[in-house]
Amino acid sequence: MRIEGKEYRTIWYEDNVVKIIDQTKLPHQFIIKDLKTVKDAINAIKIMEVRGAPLIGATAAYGMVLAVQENNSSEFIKKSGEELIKSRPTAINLKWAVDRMMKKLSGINSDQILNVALTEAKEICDEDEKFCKNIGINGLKIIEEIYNKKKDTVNILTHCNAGWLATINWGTATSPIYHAHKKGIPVHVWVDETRPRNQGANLTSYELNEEEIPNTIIADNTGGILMQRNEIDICMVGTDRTLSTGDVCNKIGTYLKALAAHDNNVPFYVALPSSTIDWDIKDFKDIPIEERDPEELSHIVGLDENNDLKKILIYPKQSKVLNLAFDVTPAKYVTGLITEKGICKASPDALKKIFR
Ligand SMILES: CSC[C@@H](O)[C@@H](O)C(=O)COP(=O)(O)O
Repeated sequence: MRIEGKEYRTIWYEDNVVKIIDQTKLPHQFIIKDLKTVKDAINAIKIMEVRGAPLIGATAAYGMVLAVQENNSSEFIKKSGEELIKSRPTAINLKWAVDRMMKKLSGINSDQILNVALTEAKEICDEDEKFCKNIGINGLKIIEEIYNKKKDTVNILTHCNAGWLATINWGTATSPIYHAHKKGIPVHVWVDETRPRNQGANLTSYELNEEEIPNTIIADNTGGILMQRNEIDICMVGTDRTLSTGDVCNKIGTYLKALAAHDNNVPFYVALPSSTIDWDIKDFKDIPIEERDPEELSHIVGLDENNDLKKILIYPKQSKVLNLAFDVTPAKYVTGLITEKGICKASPDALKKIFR
């Protein structure tokens, strides 16, 4: 997708290093960073220089490439995979990507192993791009249907960043929006700010601006009143882990949006590639929910008067802070799942039918 008119992917391999766009500096600074070791990849995932379920999966895959490049003994590769999986707990894509890489690398000779790792990591990225594009083609039908009835701008609410920055390209929840815009359907996006890290305001709005899609940032609690005023036609969000039951784990605050949507008869869709499905866990209470540094809540990063990035304290120094990063929206509040294979109900039978 475009940044200042130039096409980018979010991660690529060049001259023996992995290149990423440092998302902690966006929207104020556009910096391409080199990851040289598997430790660099683990750190980039932990501190969220890369984030979003499919992209952290892809970074884990390239992290395995860097591990192989550093030391291709099977002990080192295995240990690196285990550490990559632990770097963030909630998005299933991390484990999915490491398991896929480990399977591919097992039994490969040392003179071929780097090439095999590189080919598989690139395949994971190519596949994600293709799946996200298909999610867009499938989700476009829903937006088109609303437009054909309404014959006016379609207002879409999204939470967090399930955009191209969270994937390799296109995004999940944003892909239908980009496809609708390219087709000439007038769309406007309500962008939840998404405290505490502001992925909506910092990343989703930035992406949409680059693609010239009208959007408005709102505080996280604004969605409810907009739905009551009929100013939201549809909600579209991403997911970090979707259970085979249809329950959806996504950025903290998604659940409350789904409840408001349910109360106001606003369709609530979740977009996902199959790499985000957890076929094992059956009870959503067993999903590991990441608890992050309280500083992400108590402090905020922005530009100071000299245009330098600065972090400042915004809460009382003594206050206790809890920073849970994800919540779960039960399947009963999800109108449908938009996947690379088509749209289905958020139910075990529908998911099984479409994927197995
Ligand atoms: C297209 S990815 C969907 C999700 O990964 C996204 O909605 C999200 O919650 C990202 O969380 P983050 O903590 O920024 O990694």
